[in-house]
Amino acid sequence: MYKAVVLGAAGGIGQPLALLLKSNPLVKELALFDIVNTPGVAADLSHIATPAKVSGYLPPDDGLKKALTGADIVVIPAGVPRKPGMTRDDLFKINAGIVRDLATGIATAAPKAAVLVISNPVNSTVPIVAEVLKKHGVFDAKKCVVIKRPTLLWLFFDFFPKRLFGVTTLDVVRASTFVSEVLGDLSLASSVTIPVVGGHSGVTIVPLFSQSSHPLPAGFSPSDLQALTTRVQFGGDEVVKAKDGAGSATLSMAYAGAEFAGKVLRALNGEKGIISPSFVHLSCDKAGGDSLKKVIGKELDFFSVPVELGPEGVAKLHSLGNLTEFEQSLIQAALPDLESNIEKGVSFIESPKL
Ligand SMILES: NC(=O)c1ccc[n+]([C@@H]2O[C@H](COP(=O)([O-])OP(=O)(O)OC[C@H]3O[C@@H](n4cnc5c(N)ncnc54)[C@H](O)[C@@H]3O)[C@@H](O)[C@H]2O)c1
Ligand SMILES: O=C(O)C[C@H](O)C(=O)O
Repeated sequence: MYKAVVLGAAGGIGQPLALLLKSNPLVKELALFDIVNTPGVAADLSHIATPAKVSGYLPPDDGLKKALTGADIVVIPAGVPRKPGMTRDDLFKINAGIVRDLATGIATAAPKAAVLVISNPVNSTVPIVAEVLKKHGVFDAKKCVVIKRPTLLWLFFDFFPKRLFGVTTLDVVRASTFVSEVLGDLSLASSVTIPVVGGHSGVTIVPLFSQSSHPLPAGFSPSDLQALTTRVQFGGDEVVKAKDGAGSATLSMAYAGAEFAGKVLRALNGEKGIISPSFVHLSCDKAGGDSLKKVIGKELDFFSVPVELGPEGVAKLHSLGNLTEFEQSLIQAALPDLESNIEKGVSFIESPKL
């Protein structure tokens, strides 16, 4: 039984996510932190007849530290959402600083916790958390040695962040739902699985429909495939447009966040064989990161890949499998944005001027 913490718990995602975590039998303690309203949200949830003990914290009196102390898993949906016409990258100006400060709290009060980042832009906020954890010397590190030149022995230390995850589960959930719609049977949605790799914004979202557990119908044309891919890549825009200024996906994100958090908790609890895509650091582990870097053909430090979860967080990075020519072209199209999003997050911590 574990302690779960939600940072940004009074928001559109935070509240339903906290509700779902309160219903998870593996959660024995649920701590809610936000800059507003958490005492009320906690009081409300605390009347639900499930075992988790709920408490709410605000910034005064070391609220962040109190919420985080003893955490096994921390989920971060804090920050501003998009309005129509904005990209996720437009959120960087506000959310980068919020995520940096919360990561600093985690580094000092809960350095062993699994950290699940929902706040956008995920492609940049995850590198921000990694850099903050590194600065505090608590980025779970697995050192490896790479001889870069035969004559000069360069020692290159890489890090293995076993516990840091960018939450891309909403893309996976959308892919499953949209495929079940194409198959004309929504009751299939929860059993359809499709790896979605790359990152979490526009063209960096790469669904691998060729690996769908349920094949697309015969006669599904290349233009149908392009349209389905675009729908997953821009599913977030669909919701932002429909909400018309009132924010972005909250309920589907809470569902997806609780799904992923539930898997991480089950793996922490010893369950084996749980695999889910997530935006993670590619380590220099030969079986994982290095071979992935070869497949994508670029030295990116972060990428969403199918991750096998374990008692320490990331147990193993899985390969992207056999890619079609179309999927390879999608990955190539994702790389420039991914590279600049990652670099933007890293340099925000190296030099925090915008
Ligand atoms: N990863 C994904 O797939 C995904 C999906 C949907 C939304 N998002 C992102 O999640 C974030 C939150 O979205 P939302 O709709 O819940 O927004 P929201 O505005 O409804 O809620 C955000 C909450 O964060 C809180 N907050 C702000 N600064 C904080 C701080 N310093 N510490 C703690 N809490 C703080 C706010 O008070 C608010 O309660 C956005 O950045 C959004 O883009 C990501
Ligand atoms: O689209 C957004 O801004 C929110 C989220 O990233 C989503 O995919 O729904």
